[in-house]
Amino acid sequence: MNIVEVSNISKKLSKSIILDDLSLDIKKGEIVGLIGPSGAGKTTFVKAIIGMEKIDSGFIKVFNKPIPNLDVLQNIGYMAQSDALYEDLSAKENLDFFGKIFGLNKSKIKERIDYTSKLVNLENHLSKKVKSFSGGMKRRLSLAISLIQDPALLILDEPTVGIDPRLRFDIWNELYNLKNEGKSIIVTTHVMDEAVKCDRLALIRDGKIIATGTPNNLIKEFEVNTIEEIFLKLGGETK
Ligand SMILES: Nc1ncnc2c1ncn2[C@@H]1O[C@H](COP(=O)(O)OP(=O)(O)OP(=O)(O)O)[C@@H](O)[C@H]1O
Repeated sequence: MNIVEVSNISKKLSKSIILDDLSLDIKKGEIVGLIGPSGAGKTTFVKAIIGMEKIDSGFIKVFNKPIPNLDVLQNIGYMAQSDALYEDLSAKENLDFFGKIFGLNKSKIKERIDYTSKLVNLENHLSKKVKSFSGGMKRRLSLAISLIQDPALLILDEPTVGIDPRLRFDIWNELYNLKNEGKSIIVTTHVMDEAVKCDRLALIRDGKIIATGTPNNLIKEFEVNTIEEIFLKLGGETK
């Protein structure tokens, strides 16, 4: 079953082509990684999927409904590249605020704050104001917020930037748990050892998907030893 269906989408911004005829399906329980050089169009692509970026042509469906759609948005967890947090509120108040936006009741919010804060290792920092947080702590709080309503689709734009390897490992274990529960996950990354953890990868360059496949199949197809080498072979770098 396709959770996300992207068909031939294109977008221009002041005459330059940002997205060029992209198509991609994401199935239930699948982790799909979007990788590509800086400026390739990954963020624009994920924003289009949630309806935050207007597209010029093509169509996008999420949960079989055309995007943009406010009801669909309720069931998507989105972690943007830059943190959108209320600095003067505590971590708990931030989580509580987003829980309320998604219409969760008090006991559900408490349950989800417990779960998400433990997941990102912030359970002992919940009462601190966000403005006192380090960059990595803010990233972790953003990840917790993206999970607050227990969404069926999770879209994470470079989720582990600024997060240390130990916690990154724990977060990936949790992403697998979510996948095993049937959740679908789209993750953009520059970290190649994260890319190989995805079920499937879409390699994006100059607004185009230049290859898709499992990490192993791509490595075989391009006759290389690592995903990184595919970009080198194609004349692009990964940042
Ligand atoms: N509002 C905008 N106006 C003009 N150009 C834009 C705008 N937003 C993005 N772009 C351009 O679109 C292209 C794709 O940007 P995008 O942020 O989607 O890339 P990316 O692959 O996510 O890059 P990174 O890995 O650095 O985050 C870039 O060339 C960028 O300069």
